Amino acid sequence: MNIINTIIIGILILLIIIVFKDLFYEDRIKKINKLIPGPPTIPVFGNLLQINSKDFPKSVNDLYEKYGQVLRLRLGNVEAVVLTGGEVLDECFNKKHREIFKERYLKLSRYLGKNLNFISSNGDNHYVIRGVLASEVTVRKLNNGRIQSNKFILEMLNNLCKDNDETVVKDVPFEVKKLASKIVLNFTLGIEENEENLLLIISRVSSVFKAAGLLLYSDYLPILFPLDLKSMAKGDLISSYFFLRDYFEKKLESIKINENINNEDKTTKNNPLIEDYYKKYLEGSIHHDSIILPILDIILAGVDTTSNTICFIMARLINNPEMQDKIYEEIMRNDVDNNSNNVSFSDHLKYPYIVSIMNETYRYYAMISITEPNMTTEDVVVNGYKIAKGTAIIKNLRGTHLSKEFWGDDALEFKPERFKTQTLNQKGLFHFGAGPRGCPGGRYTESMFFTFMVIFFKNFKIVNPNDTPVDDVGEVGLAMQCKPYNAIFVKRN
Ligand code: HEM
Repeated sequence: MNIINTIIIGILILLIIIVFKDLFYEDRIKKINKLIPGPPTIPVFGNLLQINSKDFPKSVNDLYEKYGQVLRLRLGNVEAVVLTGGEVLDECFNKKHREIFKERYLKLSRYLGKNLNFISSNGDNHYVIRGVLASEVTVRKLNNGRIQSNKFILEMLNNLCKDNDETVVKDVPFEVKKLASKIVLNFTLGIEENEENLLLIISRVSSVFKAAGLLLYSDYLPILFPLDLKSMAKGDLISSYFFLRDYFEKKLESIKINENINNEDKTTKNNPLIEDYYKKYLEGSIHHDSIILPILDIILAGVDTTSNTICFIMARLINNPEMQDKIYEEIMRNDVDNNSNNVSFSDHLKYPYIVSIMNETYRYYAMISITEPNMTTEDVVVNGYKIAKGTAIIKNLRGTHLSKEFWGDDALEFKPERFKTQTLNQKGLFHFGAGPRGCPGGRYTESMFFTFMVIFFKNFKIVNPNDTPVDDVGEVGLAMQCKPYNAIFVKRN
């Protein structure tokens, strides 16, 4: 009994010390950041309990609306600042302070990639990994069909519709995910999986992406780990990640990478990306785990984002057939030689309407609502507020894309014509994040998205089989998740 009493008293004393420390002691970061506007904090938890763990992006955005473009949050024992709006994001990530915001701050519970994958590594390792991907998705290579999206898109349409004039396609998002997986598996590993394995991969990728969008309390206060167990188990985050890692590791063994790749002419060959990582490993520039872990990140990051983007715009176009007609007219104007199925990414300059639809899709559906944090490596003044070195920075991309403050009163309407010039990478759009840790898959996405739009809408109209409009609101995940819907693909003559 005495021992139990002593333990209880010990715990109570410890708690009192922690609360008092939090109330009366300020470390350097807290001293500097406390002048930044933000909601009041409570001891130990800070603002953690004011965040809805199931919709972290919405909580963050509600707070931006109350406290402004530079907003301080204390999440457990982590000092964080949320940045919203093109000007502050540009200032920090693209222009003045680029270097200070370069490091990724990856939280404990998602530290699965051993600091050797794409998303969590910093420094030289990251530089090499990123360089390999960047050199395979140059505009020139994409114009020359580097990711072979045309082939896979046509194959999907032929398989689904055969010779039928009208085909009811069940669960369009699932078909598009299959397409995105095939393209990215071919690009990274040079493999084509059978239907059964594809299903496995897609469901595991979706699990990781859905679960990774939830707030994990222990990322900010490790003692709260038990609170996360339920949501992690429900979302299968850890088991799905390890499943995929093991699956691709086995593929690495069976691929038996050609040891002579050093001597091959890379300018003419579309070798799978894994060969490039393997080559870097042989040269000694990356660790052995950095052959497969970046590939896993690329597959994870590439499948869910691109497929959900396409599914959301398809849903929107089903509900707005007049937009489909405008797309078709534009394709017909360009298709004098009837060769649109050979469309190349370079053709996008001739398709201003499709490009404006793509831009508005990126803006309106804001696929990645908030980013994994970056960490400041020096003190820095942003928009008049000093942010301390060591602060976790969260980019509020959804708020940046959908706030009336930046886009005017019609911010919540889908209006492709709001873009006056028809180029990709419009000012104010941050769908691929920003700066040195911005998305390295941007051009890959644009190339696939553009070719899909031209090939699909040249050959088909997409029609709602039901009376109620298709739901294009989606669910929160690391990327917004489009809900399943059916559609009729009607062949154009
Ligand atoms: C619609 C499609 C996509 C969207 C909206 C998207 C968006 C993003 C965003 C917002 C980030 C975080 C950037 C930041 O912190 O500033 C990111 C990171 C990343 N994306 Fe994408 N992405 C897409 C497609 C792709 C594709 C196709 C690939 C691969 C081929 C890819 C690979 C990655 C990787 C590896 C990272 C981590 C980069 C790092 O930490 O340095 N993404 N993406």
